[in-house]
Parts: sequence; C-alpha cells; structure tokens
Amino acid sequence: MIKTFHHRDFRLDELIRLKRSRGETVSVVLPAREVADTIGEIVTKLRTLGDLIDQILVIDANSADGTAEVAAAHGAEVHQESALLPEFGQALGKGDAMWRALAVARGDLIVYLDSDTRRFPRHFPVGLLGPLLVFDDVGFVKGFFRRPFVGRQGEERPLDGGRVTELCARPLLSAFYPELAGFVQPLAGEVAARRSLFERVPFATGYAIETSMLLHVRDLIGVDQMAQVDLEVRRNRHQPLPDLAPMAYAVLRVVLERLRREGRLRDGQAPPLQTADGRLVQVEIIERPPFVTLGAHR
Ligand SMILES: O=c1ccn([C@@H]2O[C@H](COP(=O)(O)OP(=O)(O)O[C@H]3O[C@H](CO)[C@@H](O)[C@H](O)[C@H]3O)[C@@H](O)[C@H]2O)c(=O)[nH]1
Ligand SMILES: O=C(O)[C@H](O)COP(=O)(O)O
Repeated sequence: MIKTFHHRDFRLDELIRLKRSRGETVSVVLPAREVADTIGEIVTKLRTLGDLIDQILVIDANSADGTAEVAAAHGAEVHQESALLPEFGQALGKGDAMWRALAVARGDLIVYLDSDTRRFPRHFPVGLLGPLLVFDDVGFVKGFFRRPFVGRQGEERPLDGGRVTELCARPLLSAFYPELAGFVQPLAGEVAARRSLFERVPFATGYAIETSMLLHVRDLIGVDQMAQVDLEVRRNRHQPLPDLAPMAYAVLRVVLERLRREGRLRDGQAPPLQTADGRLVQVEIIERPPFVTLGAHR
C-alpha cells in the first residue's frame, strides 16, 4: 500500500542533520516554460532552506518571457533544455526536460517541482525529502494537495482545480491500476527520489511523464516503497480547457499502451472509482437492449 505522510511530520533542521550524516546531496529541478512571473519567488524561497538544497536547477524551454534571466538573477543554475543531450534533438516537452536534467543534476537525491506554483510554500521540498531521508523503506515520494481553481480576478473555487486529474487520470488508474489510484494527485509534478532510481526509469516526453513514471516506478520498487505527502494547497496556473485535451490524451495513451503491452485491453468487472477523499464510488454501466428488440414485451 502507498504510504501517506504530512509535511509537518518532518522538520527542516532534522532533515539537514540526517542528510549530512548520510553524506548525501540534494538537487531541485524546475522544468520551466514561460514562468517569469513565478520562478523568481520559487528560487528565492528554495534558497531560504539553507543546507537542505545543494543545487537549484532551472531547465528552461526557450521561454520568450525572460524566465531564464529571472531564474539566473535569483541565483538558480539555468540550462536550456535542448542544449542538454543535444544528440537527442529538440527537447519534447516537460518529461524530456526532466530527463535531460539528469545530465547536469549532481545531487544524490532529486526533487522535481513545477515552476508555475503561485505563493510557493517552502515546505514543498521539506515534505518531499522527509520520507526519503527518514525511512529506509521509502524510495519514491509524490506530493498531494488541495487544488483551488483560481479565476481571473483571483477568486477561488476551493475544489475545482485539477480537471485532468479528476476527469481522466484517477478514473483511468482506478479502472486499470487500482493500486496506484490511492495517489491523490497522480499528475503532481512534485516528486522526489534518489538519483539512482530516476536513472533507471524510462522518462516519457511531454505531459505523459507523471502517469508513465508512476507505472515504471511501481515496476521497479513496488507500491509498498512508494509514498505521498500532504503539502496542503497548491495554486497553479490554469490552462484553457482546449489546451488540456492533449494532456488528457497523453495520460490516456500511456495507459492504453501499457494495457496493450500487458495484453489486457479487455476487462470484466471494472473496479470502483477512488475519489480524492478516498471514497470508492461504483460507477455502474449497464447496456440496455436496443429499443426495437423490446417489441415482444410491449
Ligand atoms: O513543455 C513544457 C510544458 C511545461 N513545462 C513546465 O512544467 C510544469 C508543469 O506544466 P504545466 O503546463 O503548468 O502543467 P499543469 O497544467 O499544471 O499539469 C499538471 O499535469 C501535468 C501532466 O501530468 C504535469 O506534467 C504537471 O506537472 C501538473 O502540474 C511547469 O513548471 C511548466 O513551466 C515545461 O517545462 N515544458
Ligand atoms: O492536473 C491537472 O488536472 C491539470 O494540471 C489541470 O489543472 P487545473 O484544472 O487546475 O488547471
């Protein structure tokens, strides 16, 4: 079963002590595309964590809004994604940026964070590193949080964020990989593991990365060594619904490809849907006969 923690289970000074005694170093990797408005605050907050973090890497997707300059001005080490491992050609979206980052990340532990988080809480890396540093039987940690939908005027609808997560990712995992459906935010970009694990994971390009990574990490270490940590609230930039369709499709494609490889695109009784608050909802689908066949009964 997936282990669940709260970021408040871990204290910054204790983690720094543990990290030193283990002789391990930490890299934070921020894939970044057009995030000049948020990246500066994130890098600044990360730098207040002192010795917890040894390297802050921003992997820029050739942003036109000055993301790279802002990140560098705040003290991050900045690389252009396509300049890393150039023999693989132009970088293909977020997952590729995360993979290429491994070429320059020096830490024994690696924390990936999204860089469009507003009002970035500095406990994110503390919560993500805590289970890895404290417990020997945890090999992979993913964040979860409440996701308000923040409207144009700043008004918040508390439960309405995470549309692809709620309408696509968790229903799919519930149906086909229920052991992973307990991840409250399966698409969260906030993940941490030892570099030795990430180096063994095939990284899917683009927005397929999180779904694909969950499946590969499960194959490599099993769900019992996978954990999630409550990071409270995350406010992200919202893409317009039409732009989320390719993301949903990428998630679907990962699952379909897996099922195909496993030779089980057919299934009998689908398991129930797991909701964000842990309820199991049975979604019954019964196919009624074509109406014309009712002739005899009517
Ligand atoms: O080509 C890209 C696209 C995005 N990003 C960065 O990746 C992060 C997340 O991207 P975003 O477009 O904000 O994704 P969301 O709409 O927030 O999507 C959610 O779901 C995605 C699909 O699983 C995950 O990749 C994200 O981490 C997760 O936050 C941000 O820092 C982006 O700047 C890149 O570096 N390159
Ligand atoms: O994770 C998701 O479902 C996508 O990032 C969309 O999030 P949003 O609905 O909060 O914009």
